Amino acid sequence: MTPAARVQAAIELLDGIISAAREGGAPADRVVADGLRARRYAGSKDRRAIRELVYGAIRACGPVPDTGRAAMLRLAELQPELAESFDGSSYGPASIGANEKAAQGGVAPAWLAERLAASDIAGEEAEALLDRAPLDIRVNALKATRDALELPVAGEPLLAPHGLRLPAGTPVEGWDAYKGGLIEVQDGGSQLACMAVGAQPGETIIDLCAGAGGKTLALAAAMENAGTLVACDTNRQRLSNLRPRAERAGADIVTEILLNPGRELDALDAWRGKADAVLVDAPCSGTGTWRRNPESRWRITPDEIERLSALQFRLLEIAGQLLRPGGRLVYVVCSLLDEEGAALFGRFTAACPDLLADSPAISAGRSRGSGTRLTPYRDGTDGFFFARAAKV
Ligand SMILES: C[S@@+](CC[C@H](N)C(=O)[O-])C[C@H]1O[C@@H](n2cnc3c(N)ncnc32)[C@H](O)[C@@H]1O
Repeated sequence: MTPAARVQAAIELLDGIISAAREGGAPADRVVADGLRARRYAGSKDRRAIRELVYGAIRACGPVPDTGRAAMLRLAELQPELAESFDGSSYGPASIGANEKAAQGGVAPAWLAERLAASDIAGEEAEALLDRAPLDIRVNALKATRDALELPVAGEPLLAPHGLRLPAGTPVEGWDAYKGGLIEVQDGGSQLACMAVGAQPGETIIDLCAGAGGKTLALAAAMENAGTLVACDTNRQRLSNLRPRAERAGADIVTEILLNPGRELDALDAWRGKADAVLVDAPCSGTGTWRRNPESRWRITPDEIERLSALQFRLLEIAGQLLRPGGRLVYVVCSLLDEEGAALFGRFTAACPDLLADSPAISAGRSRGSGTRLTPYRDGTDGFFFARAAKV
């Protein structure tokens, strides 16, 4: 493909991503994967170049652009050599019109950038939300140790004791260590947040929003595969992905429970007042994960944040009911908005006199309210807020 044809292909994919973002359709990575599969003539170098252009353009536009072409013109403002590809050639984009406007830059739609700024995420802190994410793995302590494990590519040790950082795009899924469950892909910040649970062997721990089990597996390793680990979610598909991962990791203590949204406690009655710890890795706006999903900032709405905050609060209330006296509640969100993080947790503990905020002994990140904040800019991790409370 010519450079111009690659740019045109990227513009077409961007059009699909923009419509999907507006209509709540498929995420960008799926639109890109499907779009590239349909372009059989594109070789591996073309695909890489097109992907690079698409994600470069997504990162370059703050608000959702009107068209893929406007998004690409915005990228051309930052990479002027790209303008040469607008040459009107047969497979390339039409020449740039005299008054043609590029899409607007910025970190996010204005309203969202303002809310981040109100949570002290502005300037370089905000820009770093759109950096390219590295690839972090966690060495599964049930099967290996970070010091002794030999991998095809040596990783850089992370602050999290089992974490290693590899260059982005390292094909770990093909490695024997991955297939054998010796390593899992997990952001270093996520690994640190799991440590806040202080999971011990023999305990009863509930992972209330387990998804496909990223944090569940880290908890199983911390528990040395001894005790009871209940992994819950309302999403059947995500939860069903946990079982093969747990088997690969050798985590035998995990029991999955599918929850009914709005009636979560129905399936958890047996655990009321019994848990040593409950992890609430709550659904959130994901403002801390834009490095991986930069187009997700085009999907968030004020209404959605309000809906999520209400759900987060309710999940914390449920967690409080599952804890035994002296048990630990750990709240985690991969958002940097205080309304989902420090402010929400403060509001919750203020409303629940039987839950007292305490600090997990982890020397990472910075205090935010009664919890801890990790950011891409300062910690090189995804953005997280996590906090802990003890049941009296
Ligand atoms: C941040 S994700 C969890 C990620 C997972 N813990 C991990 O480390 O990979 C939040 C999860 O909450 C789930 N969820 C949404 N509503 C829920 C509810 N009412 N009860 C329990 N889980 C819920 C979502 O399906 C999603 O899987």
